[in-house]
Amino acid sequence: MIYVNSDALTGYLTLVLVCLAGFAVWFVSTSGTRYWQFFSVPFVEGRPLVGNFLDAFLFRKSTFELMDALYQNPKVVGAKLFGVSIMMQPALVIRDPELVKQVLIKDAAYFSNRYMCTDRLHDAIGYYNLLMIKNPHWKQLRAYLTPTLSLNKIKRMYSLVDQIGKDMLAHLDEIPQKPSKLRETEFKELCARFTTDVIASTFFGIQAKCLSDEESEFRYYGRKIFEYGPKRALNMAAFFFMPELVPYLGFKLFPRDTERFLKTIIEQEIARRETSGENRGDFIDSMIALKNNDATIGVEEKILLKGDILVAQAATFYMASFETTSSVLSFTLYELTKNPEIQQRLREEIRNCILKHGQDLPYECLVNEMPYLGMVISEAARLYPVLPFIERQCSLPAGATGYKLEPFHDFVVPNKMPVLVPIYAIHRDPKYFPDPLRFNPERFSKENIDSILPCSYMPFGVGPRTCLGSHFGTLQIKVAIVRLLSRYRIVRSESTPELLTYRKNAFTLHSNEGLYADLERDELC
Ligand code: HEM
Repeated sequence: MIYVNSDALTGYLTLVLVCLAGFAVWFVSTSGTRYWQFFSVPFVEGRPLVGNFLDAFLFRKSTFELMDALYQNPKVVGAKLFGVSIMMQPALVIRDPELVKQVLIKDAAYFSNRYMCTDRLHDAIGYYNLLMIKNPHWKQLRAYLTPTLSLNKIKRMYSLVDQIGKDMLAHLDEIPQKPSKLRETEFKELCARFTTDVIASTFFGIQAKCLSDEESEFRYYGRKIFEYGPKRALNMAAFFFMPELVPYLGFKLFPRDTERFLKTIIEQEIARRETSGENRGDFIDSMIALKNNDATIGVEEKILLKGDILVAQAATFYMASFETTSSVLSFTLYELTKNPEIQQRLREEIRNCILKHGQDLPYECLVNEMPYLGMVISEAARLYPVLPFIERQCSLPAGATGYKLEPFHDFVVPNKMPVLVPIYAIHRDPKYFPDPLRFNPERFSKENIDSILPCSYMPFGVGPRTCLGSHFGTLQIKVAIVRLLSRYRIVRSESTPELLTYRKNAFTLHSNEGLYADLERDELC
């Protein structure tokens, strides 16, 4: 008979349980990183539990630089696609333009949802909007909202945008001159005030006066959306890094006071127009029409577009428009500061248009008669895309098990897997853009543009879920540059940064440095 001491038995059992628990923790926490070992997809191994993006999640590294480092990792260089993990969730990165075209354009029906997600039940304004919503709602909502930014509507908004361009000049004229007669300005703040005034005026019919009033409410609340203290940073990061937990964490897309502010002004403006009968044919009027026509989204459960859901559309257009547009605009002005010969050529183009049409240029002139202006903006959007990557989630019809990447690869993308397209890294890859860090608008000249591979240039995203405001954003940038350069020459100041570094606690591209320059009055006529 074998006798086993009961203390020893308890000891063994405890040891076995600890080992099992340890194994379970290891097994679960490494699921994202181990996943790729079972496939022939090259991958960059992440850390247990936190995957490849911890430094971005904790704001220790800019997401742009982190994604660029993954893209350039020797294990995946040359591959058409590679595996990473977002925390414990395996994700596929697509880096080959042909493959991007197949997945995000040809088979976009399976990749129309974004992976990031807000809380449907407790954050209606953060959820029921174009940025966040998933199919089938997204497709229906996009169809309702597309006409608000039709080329006809944009053309009608032009005079309002141009008026803000003039307000910007009035603001610059007020800056005290230095003994050298130069006026110093900082482009990031200037451009954010310009684009906020534009969106308030064109979309909401409200004069926000951000250019003339530093304390403007619109600017104050707009800044709050994109300024991340530790709590807000965690809040925003959660939407992408741990979307499943968002409903339990009570996080909202808009800071609560910004949401209150936007809700009040939008509801007030809707009520004012309904009482006065005023119709400006703008975004607010389109929202009123949706409400009055009992427009709905949803298939089985019909959701009426009214109340908070209308506010959500206006709030998201506000969020998606002013920061993105001001980012590209301010980086363009920065590059014009550093490249006086490019600026000179652009001023010549503007001068010729002014000679032909006078100081108040017609809309058609900005759109059709300034090819060099278009080239300069396209190059700035290449070098400084607003997002580090485009992201989607594979969303297959019921019963389908996976999406085949053939003929590119034998990997089958499982339903719900996130797919990332690293636009910042692709835009800076010498394979697609030789001498990529050089600001060279010639890449987009009539002679050269055909050598740019489709889907290697994606500043506004790609496929049917691409940016809805690309034409409107570009028009604003054109107006601001034309107005500014028609009165001022931009020159380097002592504070103009030579090199830029990027903010770690931002999801859009933001330099740590202020984009300072001097303005020298030199009117074009
Ligand atoms: C130069 C300025 C702008 C840039 C660089 C830009 C860039 C982008 C990018 C990269 C996306 C993601 C696209 C994708 O996932 O494929 C996006 C989405 C979006 N943008 Fe823009 N954007 C700009 C201006 C604007 C403006 C002015 C508006 C509105 C007035 C706007 C409204 C939107 C909306 C609503 C979406 C979500 C579209 C959807 O999911 O259906 N954007 N933008």
